[in-house]
Amino acid sequence: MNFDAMFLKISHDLRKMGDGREISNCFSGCSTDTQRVSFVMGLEAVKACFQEHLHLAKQEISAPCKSENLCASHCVEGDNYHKKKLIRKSISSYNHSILVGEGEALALAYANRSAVFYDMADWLHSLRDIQLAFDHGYPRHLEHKLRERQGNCLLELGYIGQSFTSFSLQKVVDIALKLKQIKNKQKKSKKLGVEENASMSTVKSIEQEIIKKRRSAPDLHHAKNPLLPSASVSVELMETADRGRCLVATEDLQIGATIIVEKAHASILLEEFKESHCYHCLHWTPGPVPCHQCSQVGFCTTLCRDESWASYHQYECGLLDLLYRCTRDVNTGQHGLLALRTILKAGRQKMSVEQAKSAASRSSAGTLFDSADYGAVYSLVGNTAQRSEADLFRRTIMAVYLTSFIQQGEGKEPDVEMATALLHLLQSYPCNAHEISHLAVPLPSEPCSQSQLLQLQQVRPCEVGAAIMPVVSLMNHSCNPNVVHVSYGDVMVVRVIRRILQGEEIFDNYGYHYATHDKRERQLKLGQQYFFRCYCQPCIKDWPLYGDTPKLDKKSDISDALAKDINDFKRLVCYYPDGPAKLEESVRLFTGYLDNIESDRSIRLPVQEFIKVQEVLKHCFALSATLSPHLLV
Ligand SMILES: C[S@@+](CC[C@H](N)C(=O)[O-])C[C@H]1O[C@@H](n2cnc3c(N)ncnc32)[C@H](O)[C@@H]1O
Repeated sequence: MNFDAMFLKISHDLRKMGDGREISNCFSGCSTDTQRVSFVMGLEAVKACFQEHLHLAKQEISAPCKSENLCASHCVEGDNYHKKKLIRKSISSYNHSILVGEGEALALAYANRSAVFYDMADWLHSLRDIQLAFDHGYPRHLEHKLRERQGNCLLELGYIGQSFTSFSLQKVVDIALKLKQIKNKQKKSKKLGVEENASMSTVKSIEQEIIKKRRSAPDLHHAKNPLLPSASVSVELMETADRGRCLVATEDLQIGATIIVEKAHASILLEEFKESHCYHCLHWTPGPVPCHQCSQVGFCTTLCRDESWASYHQYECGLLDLLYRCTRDVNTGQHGLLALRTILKAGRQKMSVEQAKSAASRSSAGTLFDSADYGAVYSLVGNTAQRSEADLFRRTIMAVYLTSFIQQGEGKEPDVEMATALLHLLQSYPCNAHEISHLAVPLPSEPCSQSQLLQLQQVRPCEVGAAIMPVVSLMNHSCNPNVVHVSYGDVMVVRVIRRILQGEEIFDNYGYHYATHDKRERQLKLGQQYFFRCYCQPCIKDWPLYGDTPKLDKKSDISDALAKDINDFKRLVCYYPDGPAKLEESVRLFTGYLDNIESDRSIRLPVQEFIKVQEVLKHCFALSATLSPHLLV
């Protein structure tokens, strides 16, 4: 049963008992979240419904998570696909095998998956899987085959000395005879900057290399703001009378400047990406490693697995399929999971609701506002006063439900404090949480071609998860924003897309842009979800939608050159995987256009060309960020 069905049942039972009106009166008399939670926890209809549901859930949870048999059968499936050279299918079967695997079967599955990565010339993943196979007790009598593959991977990566320790004596002699080949490899190792004395003998050291190869978030364009460590010194936190807190520029900001780089305080991965993306950092991974206990999640590295376990996964391990199932198709579902994740992580900061409240009350201008602090998250607005009683009742039921769910194994009554903290976040997250999207791109062809060309038509944004980034959430909305954000895994980067003068406010866009949504729809949606009326320039001056926006007719020199540059950009977007360098050229080109249009006093905005270039620039930023090579073929 999902949450919606349960909520309907509770409402129905309350009506049947005839005390609906009385309950409604009592609930609306509650003035704090603690009172709301305590009241709902005392309702018999709620207890009965949860008990029935949790009883069923318990039975499912006791089902075994790991299975050597299942692991072996998926592995055979993988072997068959591999023999037929169906690379993606074979990796997918091995991934299934590894997620449910244990014992020797797991070691064999790692070893077999390493062979596919080897064929794909993905030396690092192959090497990591070989090491994991050894660590999980790969049979000694088969070891020589794996050692040879390990040596070849090390050789390919330029670790020549170390590769010798994996080869048999005969193979070393063979290699020594191929001096020419080795010299080439040495040149390659210099080119790659690989230090011959660096060690690649542990899973962790190999994984550090895997992480290094990813696109990493750019640096802030200036030094960090000591009071707002995820933002640069050119940004400060201020209070306004009508819009609450906001971010303001302390100096003129150029288009393209990176002003915020924020690691998620907490994040969740959407269910459909469980097998392709890291459950912890949200990066795509070709070969996930499993949780030690459950078979429900995969991680890009054992580093992410261990961090996740220490931070929150130990509390929800084994419950995840059920949690996903219960919150599926519910509009608060994602926020429910994200709120739960935040609370589980906050448990480590050992912060009570009272302490969080007092930390939150200090999170204003002139004090430290650190993304890693639970107090920063707790301070985000929830618009409680504007919410209807029905809305609050539903969120309270969800908070109590999630608390009961997570505490069910402990045989205790649900904890009021935890449910209260959840209720607080369930109100603030719809106004503050961010979607994490990466551009989905085609998988590299099989085997992987290093210089594959990517065309613009082949990419599209793909929502892989949700996250809470307290500093990014300090930005208010404008229908004509001056920044855009893109994600590097679970790190959000905010870049300027319109010139911002010193003292001006930095405005994000909450999904309703003047060029794509008409004013009536924007105001309606912003009012419903964020509880404010927008008074930005496009709203006050009734700017038209893109199609009705004037063109730069009298400046045909600009518009002709621009049309040509945009066409060229569309044809040749980026090289995979060395796109970012090429993209920087495009960023400079299109930033120049925006600058010219903005500084030309004879041009009155809005004009179509400006909107178009901004879109292309946003695309450049997204293409330089994390890509998810999946889904599209
Ligand atoms: C993501 S938060 C922005 C930061 C918030 N002002 C604060 O004090 O923490 C979103 C909330 O800020 C307020 N807000 C955002 N943009 C606004 C705007 N243009 N005008 C008025 N209020 C706005 C609304 O209350 C909205 O629910």
